[in-house]
Amino acid sequence: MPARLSDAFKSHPLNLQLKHPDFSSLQELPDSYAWSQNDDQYPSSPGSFGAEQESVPVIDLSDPNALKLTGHACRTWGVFQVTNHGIPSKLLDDIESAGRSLFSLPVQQKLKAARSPDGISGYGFARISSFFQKLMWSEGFTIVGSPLDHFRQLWPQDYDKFCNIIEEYEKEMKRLAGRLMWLMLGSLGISKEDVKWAGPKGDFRDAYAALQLNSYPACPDPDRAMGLAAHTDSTLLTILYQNNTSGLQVLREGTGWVTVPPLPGALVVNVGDLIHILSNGLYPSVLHQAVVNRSRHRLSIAYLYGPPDSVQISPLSKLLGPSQPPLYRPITWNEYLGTKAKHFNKALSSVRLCAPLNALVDVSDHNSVKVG
Ligand SMILES: C=C1C[C@]23C[C@@]1(O)CC[C@H]2[C@@]12CCC[C@@](C)(C(=O)O1)[C@H]2[C@@H]3C(=O)O
Ligand SMILES: O=C(O)CCC(=O)C(=O)O
Ligand SMILES: [Fe+2]
Repeated sequence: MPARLSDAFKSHPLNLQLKHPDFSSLQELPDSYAWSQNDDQYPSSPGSFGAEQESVPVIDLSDPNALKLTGHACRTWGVFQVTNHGIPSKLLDDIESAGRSLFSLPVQQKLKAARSPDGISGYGFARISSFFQKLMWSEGFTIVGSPLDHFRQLWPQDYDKFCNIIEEYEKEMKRLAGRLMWLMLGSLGISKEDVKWAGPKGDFRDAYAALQLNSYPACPDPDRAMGLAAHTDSTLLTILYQNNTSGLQVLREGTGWVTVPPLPGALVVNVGDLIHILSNGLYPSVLHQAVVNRSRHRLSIAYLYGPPDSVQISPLSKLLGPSQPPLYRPITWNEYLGTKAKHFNKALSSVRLCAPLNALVDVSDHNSVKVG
């Protein structure tokens, strides 16, 4: 097994055609980008059952009840927004304008920093594109480790400025992610002694992360296009900043797709597959997608947070008992990413140990979601 995150895809090379269009020059949606109902297996439009749509919880991190509210949001939604999170708004503006600057470069320039088939960092289509016949109306840039080499290619004069923004953003996000981890774990009754890999100070010092910049250009035929197809994140948790344009939707059982509205200054937190495993399915990872719109360019920045390379993630022993057997086998982040690269949305069930005795359908298996 590869030891480092940047090597996670060495044994799963991906030959996505790198013929990126200049989206802004397209007046019509090319057939290769036109999705039909059959191109993914999930409901196609936002759910509208019931008069009022429920909304994704918003948690004020300075609220004394934040722990309880986090637990409730993780159990019932797998996603929530946070306010009073301590990330300076100037830094959010800076990362947004760095993303804007990157994606507005000419295609040929961006391709100088293209992600290699077996690599993790660089410019390209989302990795999950290989599972679909149609292309997604988006471009992405993934950063794992130092972006210096790629940024030198993109901005021969200005790379330093952009490297500093990324470094600062990652530092702040790491701190917030550690805090969110303890809200999630604490709400399950887990303490610092139960998670040795959180390090001597319990600050998840050795945690790893990837930063994903996503760009969704305005689209001439948004109802037939797909920005980013439905998936769960292969992370412990993901912290997502979206600009002031909506597009993120989460699948809510019994309701359908629910839009996560951009709230000024708020950040979205997704429960990822590795928290799903750690919590033995108590906190299910959230299935989400990004849709596009006709007139506005949307940007999002995802901080994909995971454990140190060497750590095997498995259901926490405190959550197990005679009637709560471990549902998932131990797995490292690298190995899980490889499993996702092979099985996509069946990755979680592929690491499952046994079917629950009392249920015919496993609600944690996202492939069992019925098409509406
Ligand atoms: C650590 C990672 C998670 C991710 C694959 C990656 O190596 C870096 C990009 C991440 C991302 C972002 C867009 C959606 C997604 C499914 C994809 O194709 O690339 C996720 C991957 C994931 O969470 O599995
Ligand atoms: O753009 C979005 O809102 C979603 C991005 C996302 O899901 C991801 O980067 O994993
Ligand atoms: Fe995601």
